[in-house]
Amino acid sequence: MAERAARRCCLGWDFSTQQVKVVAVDAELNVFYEDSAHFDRDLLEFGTQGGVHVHEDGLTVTSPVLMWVQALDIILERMKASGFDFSQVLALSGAGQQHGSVYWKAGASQVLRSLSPDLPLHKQLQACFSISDSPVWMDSSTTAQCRQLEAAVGGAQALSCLTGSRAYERFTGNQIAKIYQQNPEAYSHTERISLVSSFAASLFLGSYSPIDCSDGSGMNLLQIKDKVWSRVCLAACAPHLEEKLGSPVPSCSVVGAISSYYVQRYGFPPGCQVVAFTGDNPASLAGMRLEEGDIAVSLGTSDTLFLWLQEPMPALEGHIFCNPVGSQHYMALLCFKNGSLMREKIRDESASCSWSEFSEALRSTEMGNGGNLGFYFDVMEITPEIIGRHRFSAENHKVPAFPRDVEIRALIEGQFMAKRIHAEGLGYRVMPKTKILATGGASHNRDILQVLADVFGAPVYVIDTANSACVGSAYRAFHGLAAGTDVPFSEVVKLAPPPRLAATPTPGASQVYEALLPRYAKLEQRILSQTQGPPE
Ligand SMILES: O=C(CO)[C@@H](O)[C@H](O)CF
Repeated sequence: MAERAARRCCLGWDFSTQQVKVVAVDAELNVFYEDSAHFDRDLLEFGTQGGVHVHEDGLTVTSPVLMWVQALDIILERMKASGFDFSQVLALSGAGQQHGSVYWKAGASQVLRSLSPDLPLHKQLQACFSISDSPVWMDSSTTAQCRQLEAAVGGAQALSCLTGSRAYERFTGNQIAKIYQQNPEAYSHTERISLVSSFAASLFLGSYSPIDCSDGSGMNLLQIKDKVWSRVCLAACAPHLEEKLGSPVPSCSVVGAISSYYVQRYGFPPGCQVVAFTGDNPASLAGMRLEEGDIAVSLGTSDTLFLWLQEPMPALEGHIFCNPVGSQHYMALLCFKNGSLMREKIRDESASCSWSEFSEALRSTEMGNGGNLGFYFDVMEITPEIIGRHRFSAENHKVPAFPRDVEIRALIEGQFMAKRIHAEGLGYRVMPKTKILATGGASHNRDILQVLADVFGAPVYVIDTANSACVGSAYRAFHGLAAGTDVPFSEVVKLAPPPRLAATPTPGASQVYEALLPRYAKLEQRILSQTQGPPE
């Protein structure tokens, strides 16, 4: 076989819900290797579905921590068998599904420090976890703990101002509180609590990795402004928690050199740097190379917004995290549950199940839709909490139906006006340099993207985000190599393939939507007040 040319690179890992994935990225930021171990397919003995176990109560959702460990073994062995040249790896970083937690048993740090290169990880870590089934982000069994935490800090808005989010069942502080309350013995035998991201980093370090500020913002425990644990929140969740968590670190931190286990077993260079792992969404923001003023719109089953914020305005909706690549800035996530399923329903009802007819309707109706506005929530919406379909004429009168073409434009304009209004509610502002990065299924429809560009008054680019968390982690590993030199992340990733321009605002769009947006916001409040009383 021809000798492979030596190719200096960084690795990016993603310990996600359904698999562990890795990419190798060279110095020109080309992805030249990728592999994954899929839990349901490659680790059948754990019996997961979608990488998780949904418990009988229908609320508790966990994943076996040793499954994650064994998945890493599988990938490393496959890379070794493929002849991957580990000696060229300059640094590595990674991501983990957010909010999940790992409970290291007393004495585990000694095992981590003295791993034998003759054995796979999972053979050596069998007895290292006080909780074998880690709670993950799909869990919704901690409502009582959420209310206790909010009460301890003075309410939902107070908690949001402090930690970036009101209490959410999946957030780690509430999960730790539940374990302390329901399994105090396991909690007392726990010497370290990691997030999935810092757990994965610990495997590479051969010691406990600190939690990074960005993923730490998803715990309802970190003061996002001071970037320190909130003592009030820690105390409200469980005793001696600060010593079990360790101190948080900036996301760009180099947390150490790779463990000798990997040097001896796989041939990594002893100087291979481990850069703090972070959450999958912060890593995706890095992979999409979001910059100040940008917004990423993932148009999928649910629509998710990734925002870059300078001055966050914490609210009762959405989540504000410390920014993973701009240490003085923030990022926000906003989720809209009525995404592509709603678009497909209206396509079927009003465009004869045809996307081309759907697009034709958008092309044949004017920006602003003659003042007609629609709210389409066939499932209970998250942002805001409204259900049902609500249509209004230009005179703000409720109407039972729209003509087909008007219905289609009302849906799309309404979805994007909602996104702009709620993004601005968290402190986002469209700037002259703003780029909108669109991804997900609906980003293949140019006519939908045209409405997105018109509503935001900004150009829309499309990007492939298939491996965004992995690629973002590899980018962050390169950035970690520049640690201490003040080289900005944007400089490190400037060689990456640029996103493709898909739509620019139609002339006159800003006048149309700056008139329509306040009307939409007022009508949304009217629906909310009619359905659930005045907001908190
Ligand atoms: O809960 C979430 C974010 O708050 C999810 O996006 C998880 O990070 C998915 F792993």
